[in-house]
Amino acid sequence: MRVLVTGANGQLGKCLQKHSGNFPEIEFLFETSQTLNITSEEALANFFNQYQFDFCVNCAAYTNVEAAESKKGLAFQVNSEAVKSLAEQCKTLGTKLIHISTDYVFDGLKFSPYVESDAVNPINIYGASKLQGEAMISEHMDRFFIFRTSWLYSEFGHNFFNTILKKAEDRADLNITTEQIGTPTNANDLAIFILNLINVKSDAFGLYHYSNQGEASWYDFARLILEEKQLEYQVNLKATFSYPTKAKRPKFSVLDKSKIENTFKIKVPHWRESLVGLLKKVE
Ligand SMILES: NC(=O)C1=CN([C@@H]2O[C@H](COP(=O)(O)OP(=O)(O)OC[C@H]3O[C@@H](n4cnc5c(N)ncnc54)[C@H](OP(=O)(O)O)[C@@H]3O)[C@@H](O)[C@H]2O)C=CC1
Ligand SMILES: Cc1cn([C@H]2C[C@H](O)[C@@H](COP(=O)(O)OP(=O)(O)O[C@H]3O[C@@H](C)C(=O)[C@@H](O)[C@H]3O)O2)c(=O)[nH]c1=O
Repeated sequence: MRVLVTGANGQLGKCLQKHSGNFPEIEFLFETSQTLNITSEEALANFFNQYQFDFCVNCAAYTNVEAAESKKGLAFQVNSEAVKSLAEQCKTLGTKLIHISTDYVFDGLKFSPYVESDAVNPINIYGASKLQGEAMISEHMDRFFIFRTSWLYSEFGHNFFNTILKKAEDRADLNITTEQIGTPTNANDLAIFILNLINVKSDAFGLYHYSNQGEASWYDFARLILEEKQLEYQVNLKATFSYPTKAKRPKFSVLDKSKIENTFKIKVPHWRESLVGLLKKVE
């Protein structure tokens, strides 16, 4: 079985690379923005025609939520138009597409976890571009998986977890918002789930929610990182209701995992357990 991973130098891509060694029978091609720019239709066509992929995992995305507000064209180009080209290539060549979407497709006005059939209504450009990307897939092909996830973090790349650790190392004051409730998700957990799905050649296609279990504010998330690293006394951590940003973010974006747990007979780990596990490993 041959699998293409796009955006392989991002944090999810790196987690897939890290765990792919446990699946020696699968041949992976890990392509970065340098080796396969998904906004180039020509590059995609050449690539897909050269190799016969069973699965394509699209980890390539424009993920800067703040910058997207003033880079709408670029956000839509990568998160929507390029996804359409990818979907077309997958459809033409019989490749199953695994795509990652976000909790930011919701407006956050609900008070209970979002299920897959809930109405979408993004409140920032990034969320709107990702939602359009979902539509580009579901309108153009059938053999796809879309996994909406939230608040991804890992030891790799730019994410809230690494930002907090860096600020703690620099002994910077931390003012962290309590205004948003969601679920931090260890990208390693999502990567392992995706690899297992590929390994069993699943064809339970569709849209699913995958984030870790439980709920937290960004403040709760930062606090547990500092407590576990025993840094809470050397850093001045303050809860702040509102933290000024350019982009609006949903106030509530916890995802309901019943569909994915029931379909794939898995138990999704709780965010606290997963965070503590990662902090132990990266010590
Ligand atoms: N991070 C999060 O909190 C969440 C992420 N998601 C989704 O999960 C997926 C993975 O996210 P994550 O790993 O965190 O994101 P990252 O920003 O860490 O990685 C994205 C990768 O995409 C690459 N990329 C950007 N543009 C292109 C392009 N035109 N062609 C090829 N590659 C490109 C980037 O390369 P380069 O750096 O060179 O530009 C980068 O390596 C994305 O779809 C994202 O929307 C969903 C919910 C939460
Ligand atoms: C750095 C920092 C952020 N914040 C706030 C700003 C914001 O409201 C919230 C999260 O900040 P960030 O900018 O790190 O996270 P953000 O870019 O909003 O993260 C999102 O990324 C995209 C890709 C997704 O798909 C989402 O699921 C989500 O993970 O925390 C503070 O309150 N204090 C701080 O020191």
